[in-house]
Amino acid sequence: MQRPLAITTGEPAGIGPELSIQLAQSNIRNPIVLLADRQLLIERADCVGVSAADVAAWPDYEVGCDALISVLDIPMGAPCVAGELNPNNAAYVLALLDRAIDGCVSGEFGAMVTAPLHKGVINDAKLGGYFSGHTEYLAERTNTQQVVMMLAGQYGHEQKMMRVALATTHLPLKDVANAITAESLETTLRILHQDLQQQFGLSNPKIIVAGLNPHAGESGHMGREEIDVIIPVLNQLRAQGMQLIGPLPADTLFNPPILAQGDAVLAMYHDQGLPVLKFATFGAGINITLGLPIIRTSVDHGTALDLAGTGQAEVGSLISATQLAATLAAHT
Ligand SMILES: NC(=O)c1ccc[n+]([C@@H]2O[C@H](COP(=O)([O-])OP(=O)(O)OC[C@H]3O[C@@H](n4cnc5c(N)ncnc54)[C@H](O)[C@@H]3O)[C@@H](O)[C@H]2O)c1
Ligand SMILES: N[C@H](C(=O)O)[C@H](O)COP(=O)(O)O
Repeated sequence: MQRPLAITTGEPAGIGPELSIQLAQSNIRNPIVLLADRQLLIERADCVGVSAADVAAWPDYEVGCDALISVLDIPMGAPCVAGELNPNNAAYVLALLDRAIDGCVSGEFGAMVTAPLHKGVINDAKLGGYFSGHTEYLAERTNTQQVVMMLAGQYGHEQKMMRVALATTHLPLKDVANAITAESLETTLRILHQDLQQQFGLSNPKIIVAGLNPHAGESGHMGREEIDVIIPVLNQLRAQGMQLIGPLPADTLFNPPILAQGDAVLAMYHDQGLPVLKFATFGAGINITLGLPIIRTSVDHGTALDLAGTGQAEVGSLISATQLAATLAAHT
């Protein structure tokens, strides 16, 4: 029997609940469990053209449930208006995540797929500790020292695959350079290399590595991180057999002929790599956390408060993330 995939429906004021309903109405083959306040799903059904009665009829999830669609009902902390954040629902958002993580760790769920949450409102709720994102939260909750965020999607007429992994994730730009140490970069590259092999079937992956500074430091005239940190790590890993290209200037490495030389790009920071990927693939991209002991995929977009409750948000990314989670879960 296929284990169900846990779908965390995310920030209740965002588009996650309505996209999750649309996901359930799509042509999914793997059983899914929607982790959500059921009443919220019933209220959002209409905006995506689904009858409230249909949503109300989805069975309650219980362990061993073999329904294609079921609901694990977790009540919100406060009533919710689409588009209006309420810190009183932040604990609810984390409760969805905690239940999914626990179920993945125990083997109850095959994988978890996360609809978007709002990092700001979780921090506004002051629940204790800084919340930087799913990626970091999952690492902490699974006692994983280092994980890697990778987004992937198809682009262009030929539907080529672009994968962009990040050496640093959600931190202020002023802290990026110090966060890229030889140790962290080496671990990131090892995780990326190993998961490209094991999860994506690339026996000898080629990774294109971006420089940190403009023009990859211009031989040390525009920053020394390439010379002092990045190049020595790349040389060390090349000597161990990894195929690494770079460090290349980030402004030109995304040109198609260069991109075609590798299987993935390692960008040094969030807004070096993700704007390019989202420009090329937005709405169909997938976010995957590499290096975790469980499988987690997600969408390539946020809570879109401006669209919540309108039914106008695109569901393609959530469907793609769920399909990939099902594929990865089938191979474990
Ligand atoms: N996986 C996640 O949980 C995740 C991912 C990205 C951003 N976020 C969070 O979401 C919040 C809002 O972020 P933001 O405003 O920068 O980005 P956003 O992706 O929510 O919105 C950016 C723009 O894209 C549009 N958009 C987003 N998703 C769409 C969809 N499915 N279909 C059509 N249009 C869509 C929005 O309407 C908006 O115009 C922030 O708190 C951010 O941290 C969460
Ligand atoms: N960096 C992600 C993006 O831009 O799509 C997003 O913030 C989600 O990150 P988490 O999966 O860590 O929440």
